[in-house]
Amino acid sequence: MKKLIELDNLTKEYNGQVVLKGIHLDIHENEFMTLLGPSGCGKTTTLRIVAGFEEASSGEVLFDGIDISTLPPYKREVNTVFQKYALFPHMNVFDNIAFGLKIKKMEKDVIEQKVLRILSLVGLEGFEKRNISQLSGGQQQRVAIARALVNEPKVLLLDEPLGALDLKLRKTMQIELKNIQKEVGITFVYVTHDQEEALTMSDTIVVMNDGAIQQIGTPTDIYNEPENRFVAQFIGESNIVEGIFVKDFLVEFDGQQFVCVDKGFDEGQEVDIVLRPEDLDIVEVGQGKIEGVVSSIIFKGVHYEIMVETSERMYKVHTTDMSEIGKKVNLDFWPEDIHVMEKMGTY
Ligand SMILES: Nc1ncnc2c1ncn2[C@@H]1O[C@H](COP(=O)(O)OP(=O)(O)OP(=O)(O)O)[C@@H](O)[C@H]1O
Repeated sequence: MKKLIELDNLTKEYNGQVVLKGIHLDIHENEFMTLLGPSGCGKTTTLRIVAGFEEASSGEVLFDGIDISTLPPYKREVNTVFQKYALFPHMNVFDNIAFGLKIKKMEKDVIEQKVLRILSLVGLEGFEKRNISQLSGGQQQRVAIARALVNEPKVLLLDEPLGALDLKLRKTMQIELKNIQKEVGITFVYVTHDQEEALTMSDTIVVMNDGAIQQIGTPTDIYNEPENRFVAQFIGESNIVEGIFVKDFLVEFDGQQFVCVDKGFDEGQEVDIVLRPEDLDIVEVGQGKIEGVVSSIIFKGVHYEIMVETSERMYKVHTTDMSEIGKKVNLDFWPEDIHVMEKMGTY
């Protein structure tokens, strides 16, 4: 994919407080990229710098290789959709969407054609005469998206656009948004703190924390191969175990050595190891790798969450098989279920 936007060493300070600490990021044509991270990590600030609403303290924003850092928002080929819809309440759906096109003094019939096409794309055919107050939250957000898309930007920036919707509607809209993005074939840069949302929609996820990028990758990469403790904890549930990298394909934790598929760390290096709860199996004593005792069982609807205490620590296991509190068991896993990461500070 062709590179469309490049963020080169962006920093941002507010009154001496550093909120972006040198962001490097390539955003490609046609990509659905999500900035994911906890509240206050700098996602919105990054997006606002791309949009031109905010100026970076240092660093550059390149669009098609050209520095646009000082261009005002309206001269950039990007449009933004916010969580609060910011629609004109006194105008109907058609006029809200047509607003930008009328300012550009387009012909009436061209405007009509474009607005009707975009309304059908967001699933709102026949809604053009409705007042904004007669629409549900989800419909209002669709109008906001339509209003941004009708200008045919090369990039659509979306800042928690589904944040105000209830869970069920949010899930439906996630899939619809992804379909819209595929259909219009433009780049979406999406901000959320919801890891499930990011995993569902994105081609690429950028995990941020404390003003810095922690990892960039596909949803599968980020989930299966977190690069550090922060990413592993933020995405999904994890057992994070301190260990030693003995040598290529061999790690030590919980008082034993285990074969793994990781290589390239220093021999004897202290590392963090991730074991996902769904990758651990509870088996009979003598048939697995680590001895332990079942200490609690919680029914979670689709699976049981079982805590197993070993000599060194507690492991969380997700399984559909019931067990018994106090039962002596073994934990079992495959070499590829062990994910070795650089050791970092505790979050
Ligand atoms: N205009 C401003 N003046 C001063 N500080 C600001 C301003 N805008 C943002 N900040 C601070 O910058 C940091 C990053 O904020 P930002 O909104 O980018 O985070 P975020 O990851 O988008 O969080 P959220 O998910 O809560 O929106 C926060 O500590 C915030 O308080």
